[in-house]
Amino acid sequence: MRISVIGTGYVGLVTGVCLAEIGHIVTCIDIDALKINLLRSGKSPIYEPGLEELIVKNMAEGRLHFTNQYNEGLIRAEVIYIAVGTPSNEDGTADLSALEDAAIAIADQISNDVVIVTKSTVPIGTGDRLKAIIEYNKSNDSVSFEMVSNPEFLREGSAINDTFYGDRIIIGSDSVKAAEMIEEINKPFQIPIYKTSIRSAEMIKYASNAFLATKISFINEISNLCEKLDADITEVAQGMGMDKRIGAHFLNAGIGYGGSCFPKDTNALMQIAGNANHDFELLRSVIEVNKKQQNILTEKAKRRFGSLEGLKIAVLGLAFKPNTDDMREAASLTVVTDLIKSGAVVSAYDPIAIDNARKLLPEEVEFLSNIEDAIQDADCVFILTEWPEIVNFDLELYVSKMGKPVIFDGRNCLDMTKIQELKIEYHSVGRSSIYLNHSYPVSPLPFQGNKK
Ligand SMILES: NC(=O)c1ccc[n+]([C@@H]2O[C@H](COP(=O)([O-])OP(=O)(O)OC[C@H]3O[C@@H](n4cnc5c(N)ncnc54)[C@H](O)[C@@H]3O)[C@@H](O)[C@H]2O)c1
Ligand SMILES: O=c1ccn([C@@H]2O[C@H](COP(=O)(O)OP(=O)(O)O[C@H]3O[C@H](CO)[C@@H](O)[C@H](O)[C@H]3O)[C@@H](O)[C@H]2O)c(=O)[nH]1
Repeated sequence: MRISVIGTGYVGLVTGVCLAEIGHIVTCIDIDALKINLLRSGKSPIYEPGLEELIVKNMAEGRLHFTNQYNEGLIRAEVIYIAVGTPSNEDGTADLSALEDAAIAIADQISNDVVIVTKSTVPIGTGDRLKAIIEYNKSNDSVSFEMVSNPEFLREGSAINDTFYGDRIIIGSDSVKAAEMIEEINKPFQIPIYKTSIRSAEMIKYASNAFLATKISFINEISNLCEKLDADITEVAQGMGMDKRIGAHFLNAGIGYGGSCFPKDTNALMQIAGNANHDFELLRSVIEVNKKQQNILTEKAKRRFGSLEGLKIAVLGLAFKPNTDDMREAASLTVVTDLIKSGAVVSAYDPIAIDNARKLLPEEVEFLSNIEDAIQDADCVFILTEWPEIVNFDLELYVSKMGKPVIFDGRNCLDMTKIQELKIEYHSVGRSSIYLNHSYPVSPLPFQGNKK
């Protein structure tokens, strides 16, 4: 099948490359000429494991092309995927301007019948809106088109794997023929396909992200309670997750969710609900809990040291999660900015995201190119991203580089037994702190009175 993909960000590029890998002829279009030039030279503009190798391979085999010209990119396309960004407006609603630009460009260029697929995450009803825009602006009256919603569920850092081994593919369309065509395209992935209406497909995407965000905020609240009641969140999450109705995934407590999707999509769904005169109270709490959760490490450090003024703090991990260079809504943006405001002297390290982080973090931050240099003579360490390199870092080096290390682990990713052996002071999330020369703080149970 001849396929065009509009937008070569995380979703568009991965979609285009994977569709080429299963045999389709794909042209990726982006208005960013620099990105297109980079891609034409076989380089990926984003860090995503395995992606660059597949770009090079599929270009060499003649199935993958890149252009910044719509007229060139849409020629003879049988299917057009739209995968441009839908970032947040200031009020939290989704900014659909890139999507509408793409729709107008499609309307201007299509010269044969085509199926138009929305991959971007869009408010419910957007498919209908795009259809009207394209119909109205179509330059060739004899051409007909059908709309499909095919939301994307990949995670950054494992995007290729998720595309090949995802749990489901949602195909929303009011046209049986168009839905069957998209089903046919996706067949080689051998992933269960579920067909719905366009509006249901659009809602499935928001509902899935909101549900996952809810799971994270819920476990984070339980972890805050665990700290007060001397229970261990790792054991609690494990025990909960053994119930198949709950499921073991997305129960990792920490400093909250970040990234380009959960914060943006939960806010957008709040607005979508509001516009439908529905007050989504549960989701509002999920968002609030997440905001509070990003501060817990800094608060712990303030309680521990009294003041952070002049304290040398090494921050390890800046990306919103491991295996990505994406800094969008990363917890590090809040945490590091707060540390600097509180007078701390911050050194920072991330294996991949430093270039992106430098543009977003306060200029006072010193960026180092390895963990050893970042922690040298630091008073304490903040772990914000559980990169394998940070998880597997030799704990004895904290002792030799810092003397009396104090570690605040926002991802519960270090080995507690080894930490205890090395007598490192360690504060994590939802678990008792390990204090050198201190006993564990145990909160007393509230007085129950003389109830029978
Ligand atoms: N990043 C993810 O993990 C992820 C996962 C699932 C769904 N989504 C959704 O997919 C969509 C895309 O997300 P992303 O992270 O890939 O975005 P991104 O910002 O990484 O990439 C968007 C790309 O679109 C290009 N673009 C903008 N306007 C254009 C136009 N008019 N014509 C052609 N190209 C244009 C930009 O130059 C950019 O390269 C969003 O709606 C997002 O919510 C993202
Ligand atoms: O148990 C968990 C799981 C995740 N997170 C955090 O949640 C955020 C998002 O993580 P993840 O979902 O792995 O990454 P994304 O790449 O943002 O992927 C989410 O957002 C995408 C964009 O919509 C969807 O396609 C994916 O299905 C959805 O998982 C990160 O900050 C994680 O640290 C936790 O704190 N605890």
